[in-house]
Amino acid sequence: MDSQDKRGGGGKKPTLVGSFGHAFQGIFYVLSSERNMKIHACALIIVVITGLYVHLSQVEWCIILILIGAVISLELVNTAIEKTVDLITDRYHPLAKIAKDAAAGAVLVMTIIAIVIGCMIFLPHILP
Ligand SMILES: Nc1ncnc2c1ncn2[C@@H]1O[C@H](COP(=O)(O)OP(=O)(O)OP(=O)(O)O)[C@@H](O)[C@H]1O
Repeated sequence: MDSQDKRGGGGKKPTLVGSFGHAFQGIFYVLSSERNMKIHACALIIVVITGLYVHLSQVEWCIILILIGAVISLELVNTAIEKTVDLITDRYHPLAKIAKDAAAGAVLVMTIIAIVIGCMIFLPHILP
């Protein structure tokens, strides 16, 4: 497959705006197709609204935003790995299982850490 086939757009290198467009297409695809990403998006909205309500400090917002970025980014990479594995094989393969399980594990680790740190930040604001 040459570059023309890959890009499906006459083989030209995408413009900067075009590259952003592809990135947004990836985000919208994962958001619309992956249940876990929808859960992360709902959690993000709840966290941001609660953060505004309890008036988080600037440092607390920075930590929360880093955690949100890390979880969302890992979920995007997890989907990329899942799709790449599915592209390579539609049969059971132990290496495919390891690749998918490890990618899912990365999301889980970061999500647990985000929940723990989120509790450490929010609970002192919420508890009397
Ligand atoms: N080709 C394969 N070979 C071996 N095991 C596989 C294969 N495809 C999937 N699996 C196993 O099934 C699990 C679920 O895979 P699937 O592709 O359905 O991901 P998913 O359910 O969309 O995952 P997630 O819930 O993280 O988005 C994988 O974590 C892996 O253990």
